[in-house]
Amino acid sequence: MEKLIIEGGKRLSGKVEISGFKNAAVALIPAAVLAGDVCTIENLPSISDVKILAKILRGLGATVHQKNSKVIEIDPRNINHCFIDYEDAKELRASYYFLGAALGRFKKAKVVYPGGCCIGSRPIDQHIKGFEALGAQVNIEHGIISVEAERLIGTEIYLDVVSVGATINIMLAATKAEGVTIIENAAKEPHIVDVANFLNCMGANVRGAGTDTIKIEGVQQLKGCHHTVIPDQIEAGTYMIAAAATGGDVLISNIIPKHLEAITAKLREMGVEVVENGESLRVKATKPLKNINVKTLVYPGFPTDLQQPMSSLLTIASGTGVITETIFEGRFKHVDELKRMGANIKVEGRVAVIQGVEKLLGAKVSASDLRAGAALVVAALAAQGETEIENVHYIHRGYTGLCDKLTSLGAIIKKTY
Ligand SMILES: CC(=O)N[C@H]1[C@@H](OP(=O)(O)OP(=O)(O)OC[C@H]2O[C@@H](n3ccc(=O)[nH]c3=O)[C@H](O)[C@@H]2O)O[C@H](CO)[C@@H](O)[C@@H]1O
Ligand SMILES: C=C(OP(=O)(O)O)C(=O)O
Repeated sequence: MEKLIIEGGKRLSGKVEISGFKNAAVALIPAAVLAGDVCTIENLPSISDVKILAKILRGLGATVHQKNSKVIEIDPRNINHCFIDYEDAKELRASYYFLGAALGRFKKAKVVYPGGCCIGSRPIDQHIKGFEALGAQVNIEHGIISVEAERLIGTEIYLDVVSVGATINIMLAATKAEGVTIIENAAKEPHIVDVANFLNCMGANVRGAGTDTIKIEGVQQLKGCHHTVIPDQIEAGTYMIAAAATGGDVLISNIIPKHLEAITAKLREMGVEVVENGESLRVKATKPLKNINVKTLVYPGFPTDLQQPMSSLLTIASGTGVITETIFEGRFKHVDELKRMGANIKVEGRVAVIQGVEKLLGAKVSASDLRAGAALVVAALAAQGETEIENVHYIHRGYTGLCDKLTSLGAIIKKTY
C-alpha cells in the first residue's frame, strides 16, 4: 500500500500550475454519453476518478482514446445500454452522472448506488425527485438505481436543498427532454457552468447556469464538440493553504481568481498576502498567522472541499478559530489524525473549535477521504519532523502529480510502498 513520507518544516516557494477541475471533469466525461459524435475534452486532471470514468465508458461500448495525460477523445456512438455495476460505481461519486446522461439518451439506465468520500449520509433524493418530475420511473432495489421513461417532458423542478450533483444530473437528463425544464434553487458552483457550456457546445440549449434558476430547452440531437476543463479551484485552494502553512511564497498559476474569492478573503483575514495577477495568484505568508472563523457554504461561500485543509492551517495560527461545517455532517474525520500531530481541536457536532499551537509534530497518520488526505499533507508540510501518511489512494482521486508539484516547490516528500 502506497504511503507518503513528508519531512516537514520546509518553506514552499516557486510556481505551481493548477490542473483541470476534478468535479467538472467527472461530470463532463459521463455527459459525453449524450453526444451524437466524438467529444474531445482538454485540460483533464490526471487523477484516478478520471481513469475510472474512462474505464466505465469503455465498458459501456464507447471508444475512448487518451491522446495524452490531459486530452481524451470520447466516441459514444456505439454505447447501446447503461448498466454500471458495484465494482465501478462504488469507486466514486460521479458514477451517478451516468443516470442523467443515459436517461437523456436512452430513456433508461441502471447504476449501482454511488461511492465517493465518506463525509456524511449523501442522499440522492433530489436527483430522484428531478428524474421523476421529468417523467421517469425510479426504483432502488438491491442497491441498484434504475431509471426509465417512455418520454421525458420538460417541467419546473424546485430543489429542496442546493445540490451540485442533482443540478447537473437533472440538467443532463433535461437536455434531451421534450419542452422546457426549469431548475429552481439550482447550485451555482463553477463546474455547473462548465457542464452547461459543454452541453451547449454539443448543441444543447441551457441558460442561466451559475445562477439559481437554470432553463433547459430540450433538443432532439446533440453533436460532438471540443471543450477545455476549467481550472481546479479546490486544488488551487489547497496549494494556497499549503503555501500559507509553511510561511511560503508561491505563485499559483492557471486559475480563475474569481472562483477563489472565498479562500482568498479568508487567507487575507489571517494575515496572508494574496496578490491577484490575471490568471495567477501569488500567496506570501509570514508567520504567525491570526486565527479566524470559517463556515462552509454553497458557492460563492467557502467550499466544504477546502474545509479540511483549512482546518490544518488553523491548528498553527495564533488564538482560537472556529470551523462550522454546514454541508456534510461527517467531515471531521481528519481531526483525530491532526491531534496525533499535536493539534488542539474539539469537535461538537458540526463545529470544530481549534486552539492554535506553536507547532505540529510529524507522526504516523491515515487519510479517511480525499480532502482529509489533503489536510494531512498540509499539516505534514508545516510540521516539525517526519510524517507518514497512509491511504494515499484517496488523495490520488483529486490531486494531479501532488508529489512532483510539491517537490518542485521545495517540499521533501517521497512515496513508499
Ligand atoms: C463529484 C462532485 O462534484 N462532488 C462534489 C459535490 O458532491 P455532491 O454532488 O454529492 O454534493 P451535493 O451538492 O449534492 O450535496 C450538498 C448537500 O445536499 C445534500 N443532498 C444532496 C443531494 C440530494 O439529493 N439530497 C441531499 O440532501 C447532501 O447530503 C449535502 O448535505 O458537491 C459537494 C458540495 O460542494 C462537494 O463537496 C463534492 O466534492
Ligand atoms: C467530496 C469530494 O469528492 P466526491 O464527491 O467525488 O466524493 C471532494 O472532491 O472533496
